[in-house]
Amino acid sequence: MSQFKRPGEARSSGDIDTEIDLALFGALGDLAQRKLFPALFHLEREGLLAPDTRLLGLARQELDVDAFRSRIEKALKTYVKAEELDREALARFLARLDFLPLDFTKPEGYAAIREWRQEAARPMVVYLSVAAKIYGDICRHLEASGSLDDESRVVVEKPIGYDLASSAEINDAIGAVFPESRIYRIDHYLGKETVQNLIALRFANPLFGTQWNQNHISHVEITVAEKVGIEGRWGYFDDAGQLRDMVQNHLLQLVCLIAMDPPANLDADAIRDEKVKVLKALKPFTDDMLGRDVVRGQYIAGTIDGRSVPGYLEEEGANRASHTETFVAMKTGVANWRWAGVPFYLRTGKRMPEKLSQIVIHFRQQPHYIFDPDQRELAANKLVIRLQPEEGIALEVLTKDSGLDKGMRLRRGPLHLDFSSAFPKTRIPDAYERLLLEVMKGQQYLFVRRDEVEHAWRWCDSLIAAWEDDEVPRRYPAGSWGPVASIAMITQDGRSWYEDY
Ligand SMILES: NC(=O)C1=CN([C@@H]2O[C@H](COP(=O)(O)OP(=O)(O)OC[C@H]3O[C@@H](n4cnc5c(N)ncnc54)[C@H](OP(=O)(O)O)[C@@H]3O)[C@@H](O)[C@H]2O)C=CC1
Ligand SMILES: O=C1O[C@H](COP(=O)(O)O)[C@@H](O)[C@H](O)[C@H]1O
Repeated sequence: MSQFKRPGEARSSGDIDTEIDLALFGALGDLAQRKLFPALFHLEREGLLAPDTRLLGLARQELDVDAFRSRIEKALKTYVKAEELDREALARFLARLDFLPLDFTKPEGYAAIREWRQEAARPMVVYLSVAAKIYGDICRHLEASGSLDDESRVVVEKPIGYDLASSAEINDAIGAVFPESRIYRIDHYLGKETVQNLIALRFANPLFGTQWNQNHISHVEITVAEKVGIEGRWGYFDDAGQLRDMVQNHLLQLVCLIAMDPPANLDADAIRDEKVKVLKALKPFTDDMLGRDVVRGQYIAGTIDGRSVPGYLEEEGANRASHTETFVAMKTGVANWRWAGVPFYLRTGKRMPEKLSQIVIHFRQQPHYIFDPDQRELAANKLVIRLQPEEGIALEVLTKDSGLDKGMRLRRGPLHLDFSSAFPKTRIPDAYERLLLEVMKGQQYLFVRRDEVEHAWRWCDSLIAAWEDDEVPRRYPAGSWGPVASIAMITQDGRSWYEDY
């Protein structure tokens, strides 16, 4: 008798045609426990998992299905808010779960996945929540064991590779088994509500559509600051660093969505074609830009929220002296007609004072200024797009300061759209919920195409090649906004990082 349940047995009902079987490799890992199972649970709770959808967890540990379900229940109790952990939904969700212990790199054992499928009519989604270096092995063994069919999809996590060459190798290995139309490369920033709103904001509002170019925008600023440090991932992070971990993917995707030309429609390839044009137009780095336009940092011990935190080299798992950067700031640009002469300032770092992801579009000043000369610096609009912690969009505008004694003094204030207060009943879903749902629907527009990944690597490689391997990063205390040199980098252009947090 099969160790797995048949579809329909003790399953819940849902009302959306997103029926799949999901095989999740790395089901006991950090990402799966912290993000993927909670996201799948929320889909269950919202009635978005189809009745027959089944979830198979795969990991190395020898657990039986009940022990696996207990582990997932524990993870959900840790990572889902207590008031959202609806008991009925939890019972329905746990009943969908099966488990298979497996060494992913060995072919033995994969036949059990074919058995689990039981010739089910729905497509299988394979989610690889493991290090990219074993994506190829898993795809090959899945194919050789006859577990896949012409509808099977694969979801892969970032970072894909370490540089252009290694990423091409991994993409080749996946591509030998799955066609591009069935490969879903995750960049979870594309699943964030406000990131998608960038597309609506830019292409649904004529007001911005006409202003979105070098005639009207003086510069663009992107900050992705994290409060957390390495969170037990020192081994992975020390080989990667903040450039590969955050810039190559998340920040460059944000640059693409800000800088791309309007796509002809919302089809996945129409959007991705435009993003690729931006990546191809990014200015490559040269040696002479390094001292001036790039700052690398590494945190030392400091204080966050009144609590002492260790430096990078004292974090759990740290085992060597290291020059890996935990912070990077840079000035770059998009060399095309729309963006000629418009600097893009990017900065991202770990152990900063706040968790903050935000894009600031700085519009140019009026060509002729008629107000108080002392206020001239004020006289430009800024569009502040906040991704997290609270999603929102604010347009800074200038109005007359009120009061009899103020004359025609200007006052800067926001036209503010705070999503949680403007739409209070709407829960903003986590990025992974949206992305998993899109995979189930078979829609690729929120996923990254192979050429995007590779152009992003090409650009990062130009920077890494210019860095000396042993270049010592500048130190910054945990709880600060990074090395002072990152402030000097922007002030040398007569500008400053937006600080109205
Ligand atoms: N964690 C995060 O916040 C993020 C992670 N990612 C990406 O997601 C993927 C997963 O990351 P993460 O969850 O952190 O990694 P983890 O190391 O926490 O999880 C990977 C899991 O896969 C298992 N595994 C590894 N090799 C094998 C094997 N040969 N056979 C069977 N099981 C195996 C591990 O089991 P064992 O413990 O037994 O080795 C582990 O449980 C990576 O590609 C990462 O880059 C992307 C963005 C954020
Ligand atoms: O991909 C990654 O992203 C997280 C930050 O994600 P966020 O949604 O919390 O902004 C980062 O901490 C991690 O190092 C990186 O791998």
